[in-house]
Amino acid sequence: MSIHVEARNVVKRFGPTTALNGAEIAIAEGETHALVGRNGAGKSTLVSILTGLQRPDAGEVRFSGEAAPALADRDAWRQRVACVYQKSTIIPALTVAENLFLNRQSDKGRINWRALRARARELLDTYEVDVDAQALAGDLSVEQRQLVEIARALSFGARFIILDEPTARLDGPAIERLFARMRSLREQGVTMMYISHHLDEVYQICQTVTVFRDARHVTTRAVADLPHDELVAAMTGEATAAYESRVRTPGDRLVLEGTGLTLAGRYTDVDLSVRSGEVVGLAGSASSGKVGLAETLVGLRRADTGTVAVNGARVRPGDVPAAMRAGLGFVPEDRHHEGFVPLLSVGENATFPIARKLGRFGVVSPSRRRAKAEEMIESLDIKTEGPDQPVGDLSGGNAQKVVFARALVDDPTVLVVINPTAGVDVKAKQALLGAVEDAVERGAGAVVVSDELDDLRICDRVLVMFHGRVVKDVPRGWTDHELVAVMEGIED
Ligand SMILES: Nc1ncnc2c1ncn2[C@@H]1O[C@H](COP(=O)(O)OP(=O)(O)OP(=O)(O)O)[C@@H](O)[C@H]1O
Repeated sequence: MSIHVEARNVVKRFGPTTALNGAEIAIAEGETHALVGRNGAGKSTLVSILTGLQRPDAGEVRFSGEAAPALADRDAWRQRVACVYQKSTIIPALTVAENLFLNRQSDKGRINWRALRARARELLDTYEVDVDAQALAGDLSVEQRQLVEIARALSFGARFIILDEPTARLDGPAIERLFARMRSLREQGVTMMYISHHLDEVYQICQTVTVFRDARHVTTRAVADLPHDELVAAMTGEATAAYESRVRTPGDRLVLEGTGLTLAGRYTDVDLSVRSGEVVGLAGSASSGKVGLAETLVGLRRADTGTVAVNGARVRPGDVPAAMRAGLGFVPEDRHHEGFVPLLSVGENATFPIARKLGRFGVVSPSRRRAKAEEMIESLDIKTEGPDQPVGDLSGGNAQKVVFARALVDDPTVLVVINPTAGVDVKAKQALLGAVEDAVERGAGAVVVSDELDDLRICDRVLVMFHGRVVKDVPRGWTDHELVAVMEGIED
């Protein structure tokens, strides 16, 4: 089979960090090729080089045996490669049709809106994307947005699509639909590179896998011939046992109570309580209301009715600083919006909640902040040049760990984490779940909201939500099949 996409001997440095150090990949025509590696291994950097967004310091990229176009020739790149990122490249304030066509008006004159809409509808039909061309892109679901991005890529003529952690914000049924579409694209001869920290997905959808470790290529193998533990060992450089959740007995003290909570269109009449030393899970599909409920607990949303109390004291609704003062620590769903400030340093982001405690009269002593930040970097194994590096420069998974550090740094009474391990590698995932269990052992209560069954396994019980209501309180010991059946509303 001929090689469709190739990177040879690629070197890329950012200041003192070498993100790629002679890295290589060769992707055969028509295959779905996984790229895996620990957080900071260099995957996203390779994507930016394969899509022509960054120039390598050394090495080369070839498409179908030919040298890559000049960096400035964006059209030539668009015809060769497209990437569907976790973060959208679609402009929310424009319609779907405008997003599909506005940047490629061939004639410079007036825009013919009717023709533009008709072309958009035709394109969406061709790729079987069931989305209204006139809908505002900002109103689309994550799933619909990805489909529009794939259609846009194909319409430029690209036969190579990179999917960078596409399932990170999709629920189970949406992931199945994405996979069905990827299989059909493959049948049509489209080559794909698939980046994910969910190794089970690699086994489901990919034929070949390349592993990067510490900025280098480690191995490329047929997925069918590579046992799971060998794959993990290639990524981490050592054998890694599966995470074992700890057994504990929750205390009697209620640390968090939500009573009669209703938010129109999201959730209805929810009661929830968490005890000291207890981990309570919230599970359900994308429309279940679980994320909206968790966001209400931490003050990111305000319920229409009902109350939230921490340690028996009511918390002012819809007020994040008040929730933090009351003792809540949280990891939000969207780290890019609510999680961190990219231009501030790792140290500033990680120690933000204790700023008022670190120094007298609200002035933070830099040395104490630094010491605390270094402690968090060490305990969560954050790959960074140090506390002064801006978080915006970290790899995705390492930025998530900084968000986690912020949630933990003030010894919260209640920890609320939403999709806590999104984007983090197998080993880091264990460190983060361990950090939740440590906090709970110290007497905190925790709420874990997740689409990942692995995250929910550390819970003492899981509240399953369906269309805005809690439908079942499932104690520890469930099987995947049982929990998924309740989540999908097939069993009560
Ligand atoms: N613009 C930048 N400035 C400084 N360092 C950077 C920049 N972009 C990436 N890096 C560094 O390069 C290294 C590789 O990062 P990269 O984002 O490619 O990792 P990754 O494999 O995609 O990780 P993840 O799984 O966490 O997404 C990291 O140490 C990161 O901090």
